[in-house]
Amino acid sequence: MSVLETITILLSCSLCLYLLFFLIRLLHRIWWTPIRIQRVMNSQGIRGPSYRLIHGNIKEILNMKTATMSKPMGLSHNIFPRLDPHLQSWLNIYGKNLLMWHGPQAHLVITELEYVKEVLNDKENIYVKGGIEGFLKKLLGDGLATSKGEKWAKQRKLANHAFYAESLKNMVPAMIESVEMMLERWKHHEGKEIEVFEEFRLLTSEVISRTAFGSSYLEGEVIFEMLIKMVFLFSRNMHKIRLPGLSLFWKSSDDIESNKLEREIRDSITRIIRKREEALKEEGNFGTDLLGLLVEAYNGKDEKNRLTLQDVVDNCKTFYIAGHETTTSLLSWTILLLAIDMDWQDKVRKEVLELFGDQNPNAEGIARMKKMTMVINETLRLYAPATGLTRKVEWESKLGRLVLPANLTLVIPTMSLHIDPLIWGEDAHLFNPERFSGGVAKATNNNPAVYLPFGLGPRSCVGLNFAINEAKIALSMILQRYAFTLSPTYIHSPILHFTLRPEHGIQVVLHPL
Ligand code: HEM
Repeated sequence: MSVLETITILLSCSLCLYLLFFLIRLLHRIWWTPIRIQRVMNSQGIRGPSYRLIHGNIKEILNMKTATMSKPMGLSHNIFPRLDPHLQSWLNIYGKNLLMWHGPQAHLVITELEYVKEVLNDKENIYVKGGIEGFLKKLLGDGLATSKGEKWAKQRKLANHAFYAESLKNMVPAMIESVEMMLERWKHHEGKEIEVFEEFRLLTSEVISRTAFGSSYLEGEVIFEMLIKMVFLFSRNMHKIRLPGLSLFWKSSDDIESNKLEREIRDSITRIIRKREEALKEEGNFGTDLLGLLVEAYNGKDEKNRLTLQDVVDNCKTFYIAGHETTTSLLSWTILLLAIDMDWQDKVRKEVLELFGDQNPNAEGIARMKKMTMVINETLRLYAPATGLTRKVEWESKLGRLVLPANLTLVIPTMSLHIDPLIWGEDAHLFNPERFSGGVAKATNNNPAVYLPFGLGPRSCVGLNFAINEAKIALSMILQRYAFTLSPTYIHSPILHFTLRPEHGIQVVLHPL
């Protein structure tokens, strides 16, 4: 046998061995592990739709969603059965906690309140964020919303500092100016119809640009547009199953586009960071807004608290996205609910006029608003922008009476808890801000696990007060100038597109006061 033949045989054997190893790993992942987890959970009384090879329950989920989403919906606020028909149906069949499959990945859905509380309040890093991949990873990177452990703690400290009470007070003028810019545009729609979702998207982008990044929407426009494209790609691919390792050999057109977008977003944000570094020479500091604090931490001498350039980029992406998607959703649904319920629109307007007259809102008045707070709380209950929360079980652990295997994904369906009649009463699906008249604690019977618009525990929303202030300012300034009614062209079709949004926008008619 020649040397060449020997080498060929050795190479062929290595290739066969490699393929065999790959096949065994694949089978372990898509067949053995799911079957084992299903048995372990079934033996503890947790049931759900059976695992099917490769796709898990994705086909059933998509079929049910397509069926509900393809039918028109009346003006009902009971949107959970339309958005998550599979959860609505399976929670009824299998009980408060159930096992379902996103491809070969096991998802344990929990609505038992003690479990919800334990998972979200976890301080020992058992139920963690992180481990995200694919389009979501390209969208958010490993920033504050997705990182874990020490890296998360370091970033959270910094964000808390950027959004603490005193900083928020200082942001009020920038928020007011941004709303004034929006209302200038609204003058052209007086007595006519206006679509508010797109208006609020521009407003919230302007506000986060000014307050966190010291720039205007126009300066960050390219980044916003690229991030919006990325959100679209993420939503389109959310339910697609990928065989492990496949991406090494084959890329879809969405993969290629998202890789390109990811590179371009990184380059654009890096330019903003470099510009801010230049500011050090001229102004002697990096600035005290979020970008300033991030750039300072990147340039810092303290090894322990230093951020890498990638960390700064990932956090800028996170805040650009988190800072405007969710608040746009909140503002849009509030306008819809007030356009339908003129009584509540009048009540909130009366409060605004009593507090501010025809003057711009101020921090003290914002803190004293009662009716406005009730309306916002009720909107967030019926139309929570983040419709669910997820965590990953880091290692085998005990949750109440359950033993959970490592790597299990936990899903907390916020929307299901928010419209449960056993928690909120028989009128759970109706808009009734009065239920919050005694505050959130009273409405929830002192159980924080039943109302989760901003999450709960250490990973709860760092932008809560920022978002509420922004919403109160924008709504107050609108109510001072206009009454608004729902346009007959409005089509009620809430969809989940990263956050909960109106599929065809929200059209109202503006009546100047
Ligand atoms: C109405 C508006 C908003 C809603 C409903 C909302 C909702 C949420 C929820 C539910 C979480 C927790 C996620 C989890 O536990 O997995 C969260 C986290 C977060 N939110 Fe918000 N959010 C809003 C506005 C904002 C704004 C304006 C910002 C930024 C300025 C922001 C930045 C973040 C960040 C960075 C996190 C991750 C925190 C961490 O993991 O430590 N959010 N938000």
